[in-house]
Amino acid sequence: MIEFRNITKTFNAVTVIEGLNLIVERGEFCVLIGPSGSGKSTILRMINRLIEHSAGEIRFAGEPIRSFAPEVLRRRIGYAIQSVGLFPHWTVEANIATVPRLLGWDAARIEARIAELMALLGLDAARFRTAYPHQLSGGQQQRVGVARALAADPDVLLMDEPFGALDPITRDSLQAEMRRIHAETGKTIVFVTHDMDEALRLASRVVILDKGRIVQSATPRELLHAPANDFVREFLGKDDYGLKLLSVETAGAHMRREDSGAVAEAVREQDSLRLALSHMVALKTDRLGVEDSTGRRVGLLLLADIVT
Ligand SMILES: Nc1ncnc2c1ncn2[C@@H]1O[C@H](COP(=O)(O)OP(=O)(O)OP(=O)(O)O)[C@@H](O)[C@H]1O
Repeated sequence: MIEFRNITKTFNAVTVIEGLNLIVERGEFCVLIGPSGSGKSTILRMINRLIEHSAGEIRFAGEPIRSFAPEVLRRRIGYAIQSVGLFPHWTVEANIATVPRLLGWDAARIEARIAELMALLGLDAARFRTAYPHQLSGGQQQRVGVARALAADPDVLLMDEPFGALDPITRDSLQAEMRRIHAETGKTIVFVTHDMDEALRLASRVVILDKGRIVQSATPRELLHAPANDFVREFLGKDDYGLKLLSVETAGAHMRREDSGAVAEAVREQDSLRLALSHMVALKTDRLGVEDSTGRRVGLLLLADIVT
């Protein structure tokens, strides 16, 4: 879907990206992570030509990105950023409709799309449709920002620390929304973050950057089980490394297919072992039931199965 071939970027003779090769496949949730100044945002912005690369070639949908006019590229590539960038004097619906309007969609199609996206992002249309950005909380604004980025059904969604400024609870719920949206829409997503837990939770692939170079590109599990070097190990953190390992394992994969009817509390199959462990500690129990997405009990999870 997106391919970087030997990409270099220099700003005023200073090289910030050097010899970058990266392929983001269709449907991937690719998370770029690295220290401040490692080049994450620059890489993201080169994809939609907000920043032009200096050497090498970037391809999008099989064509060099320079063969697309920037505005054509930006209609096919949604972009959501931390500061949201909503138009302050436009209502929520007008903000969401920005690109469909530019594309000349008819009013009925735009209406339907606004309703669909507000539902997808968990925004109450009756309450927020005609509200202005300043009347919304940070989390609600961020949801509108994501809805706007998805409005014209782009092939790719670029997200630059979209949840960086949010409180942990709102952040958590938006991460869960992004996982669901990715699963439901199959969009190709390139996402920048500083937060390793966020990366492990969302990514199908994590790309770790340092000083404009890729240090490791791997699935969350590969990364945790085989960090490429000390830099990656350091980045994964020492104190909660075990918890990170649990965060990429699901309750469903570790449960026993046994009747858990006698156990009061349960987690869902897709919940992480980290969450299950947290519940066990809070509830002072060594066992939890496991439910499928319809709430039906499908198994039993024991503390012993988490730590072995
Ligand atoms: N317009 C610019 N002019 C000059 N240098 C720039 C410009 N934009 C970025 N840089 C430099 O390029 C390097 C990479 O910046 P970039 O914003 O891509 O890093 P980042 O990994 O996204 O950082 P952060 O996590 O702090 O947002 C930095 O050293 C930065 O100072």
